[in-house]
Amino acid sequence: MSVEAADDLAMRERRRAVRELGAVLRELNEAAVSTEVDAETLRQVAERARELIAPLEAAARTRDEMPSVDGAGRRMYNPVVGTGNPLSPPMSVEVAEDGTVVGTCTLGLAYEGPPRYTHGGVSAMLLDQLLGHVYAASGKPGMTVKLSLRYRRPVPLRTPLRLTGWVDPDDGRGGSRATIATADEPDVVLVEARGVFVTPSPERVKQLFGDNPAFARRYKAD
Ligand SMILES: CCCCCCCCCCCC(=O)SCCNC(=O)CCNC(=O)[C@H](O)C(C)(C)COP(=O)(O)OP(=O)(O)OC[C@H]1O[C@@H](n2cnc3c(N)ncnc32)[C@H](O)[C@@H]1OP(=O)(O)O
Repeated sequence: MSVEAADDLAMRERRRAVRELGAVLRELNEAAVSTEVDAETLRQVAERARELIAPLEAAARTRDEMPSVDGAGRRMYNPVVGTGNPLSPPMSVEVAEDGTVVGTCTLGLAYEGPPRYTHGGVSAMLLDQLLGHVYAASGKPGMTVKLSLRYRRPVPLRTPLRLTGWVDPDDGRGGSRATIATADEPDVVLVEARGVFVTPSPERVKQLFGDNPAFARRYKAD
């Protein structure tokens, strides 16, 4: 096997392990926020969980370093779509040929706001991410400069959701639109959003992200 092929294999293996850890921690997180076991069991689990921290911290990146598993649009630790991040649902995103972006996910009790329903900030986070994909699909990666939301109905937990995002041709200020609905009733809008994204100038990119070429590439408008 060539060195390149061995590297590819090792990276695939590493990404698989990142996904596996993300998935099990997500399950642990959901179990932790929904459990009603006694205090002694909670303490025992906490003690065992604490033992898991040191082996991970043995080789940790700083905020100035990109994860080694990332690259070419892949963000494994993104809090919305990153399969390696236990905070993420994770949401799957598909871009259709006409530029419409569809997100699917199911939110557990870890995302609870009002009883039985999603926290409004979590809905905003999902919509921000989806609108980012809409903007990226138009060819330019960007940062949110404005996000406005209208919460029409609460978003149910433990229910398959469908998010839809698109460029609004009638928005003179370049805004995009996105909605959240359930997969069963995709036409009943629960939350709607308008987002404006801006591709930072090369000077701004340098100021915000320093000289790290991996960061600079992320916001390069080709
Ligand atoms: C496959 C991979 C997928 C990848 C998909 C990835 C999805 C990621 C989704 C997550 C996105 C995020 O969370 S991003 C994180 C949250 N957002 C942020 O932290 C951004 C904070 N804001 C900033 O740092 C700054 O505003 C910058 C760097 C974005 C731009 O700074 P700047 O260069 O000084 O410019 P600034 O004055 O702010 O404005 C720049 C331009 O935007 C316009 N602009 C500014 N505000 C507005 C506004 N409210 N509405 C309309 N337009 C506005 C200005 O008029 C100007 O237009 P003109 O005069 O030039 O025409």
